[in-house]
Amino acid sequence: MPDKLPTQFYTTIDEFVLESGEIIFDATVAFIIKGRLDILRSNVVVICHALSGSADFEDWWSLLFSGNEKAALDPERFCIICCNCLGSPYGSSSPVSSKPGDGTAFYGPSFPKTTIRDDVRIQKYVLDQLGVRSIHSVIGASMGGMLALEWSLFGEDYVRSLVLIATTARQGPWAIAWAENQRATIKADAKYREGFYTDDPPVAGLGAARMSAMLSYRTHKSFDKRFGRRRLLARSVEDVRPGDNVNPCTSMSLEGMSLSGHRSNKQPTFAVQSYLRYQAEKFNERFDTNCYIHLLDKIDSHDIIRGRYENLSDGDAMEAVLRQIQQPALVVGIPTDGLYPLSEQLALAKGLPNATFYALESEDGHDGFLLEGKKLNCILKPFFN
Ligand SMILES: CC(=O)SCCNC(=O)CCNC(=O)[C@H](O)C(C)(C)COP(=O)(O)OP(=O)(O)OC[C@H]1O[C@@H](n2cnc3c(N)ncnc32)[C@H](O)[C@@H]1OP(=O)(O)O
Ligand SMILES: N[C@@H](CCO)C(=O)O
Repeated sequence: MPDKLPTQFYTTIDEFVLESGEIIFDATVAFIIKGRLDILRSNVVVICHALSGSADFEDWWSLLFSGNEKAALDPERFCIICCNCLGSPYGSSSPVSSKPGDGTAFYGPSFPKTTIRDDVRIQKYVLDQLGVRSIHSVIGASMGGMLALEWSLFGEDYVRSLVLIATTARQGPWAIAWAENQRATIKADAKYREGFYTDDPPVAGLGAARMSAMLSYRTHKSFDKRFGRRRLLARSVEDVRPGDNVNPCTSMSLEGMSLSGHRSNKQPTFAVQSYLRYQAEKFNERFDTNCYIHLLDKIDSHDIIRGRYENLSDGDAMEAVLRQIQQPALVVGIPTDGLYPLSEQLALAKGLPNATFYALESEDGHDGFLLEGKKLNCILKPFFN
């Protein structure tokens, strides 16, 4: 967490009609702005966050906006806006919001399903309220890239360029399967109670779901390098608490040692086990289970051709939709990404008429877009210059 949280603003709409036809009453969008609108109200850069991110883009993408001449996005030049997606626990309407007209109860699992397109429509409303006339660029990675793609369909007069990172034109079967594995993991926890868990949430289920998500975000090689078969010496994972220094560099290798000589009667834990358990714990501290399931369902619904060019075959419809996106586009893929593999970004770059493709080298897989801020900044900088 940053030392000082930036000011988060809120816009509320009395009745927001979703793509499904359901209505969210008092629909709220939390957003953060850095920089100022220029006189033409057209220097806006819209940042779209990923699955578990918040509107606080400087928290998770700090290197792109550090306010110096080396950062790709200079807040002296751009007015940078990031809105929190519907269903996320970071301020916009979601399962953890109270139901209007019912001051005490939370929506919980009754919060209506929302789509990427719902987010884009409600976020445009926020920009309209701010008087934004056009957008210099919209940027997103992973789920954020899904939003950026949908944003671009407002047309080149409104969205003048786009950056798509580690994302896809439609959620494919592999990514849906990972999401399903996580939903099933959560639902296997008896505390889930169909989402009506109130003050006793399914921490074991959500934690285990985050563990498997982490496997989809990282790689064999990165775990090999970071953890190997190292074990943590005098503590088991039950003793590891957030804030403890359990970095693998400070852990000790037990390989070759007689376990019977171990001072503790607890089984030594593989560093990688401890890491995953810590990630599970960290996630439980910042996320809500109903919100998580909501967001998984939302990314599964993502399909740029849904309801468009229905008279054409899937392939032709995809070609036609992408051809519509005439703006200059920068498409970035991570060669080690096992969740949204490079082939999906290459297909985007091929289908978008005015796209440039870059590979972001990372050993970490999908999470490379968050972990390789410096390299990503170098790729983005020329695009914004
Ligand atoms: C207010 C908010 O929180 S806003 C939302 C913030 N989150 C987002 O924006 C979502 C996107 N972010 C993410 O997915 C992640 O934070 C990432 C990908 C950016 C980085 O993940 P991290 O977990 O920080 O990085 P990494 O994989 O290197 O793990 C480092 C952590 O694991 C701990 N760790 C490392 N090895 C071990 C081990 N063997 N055992 C236990 N813990 C370990 C480190 O001490 C460190 O702990 P810390 O997070 O308390 O400092
Ligand atoms: N680490 C990212 C991965 C999803 O793109 C997140 O938690 O949002």
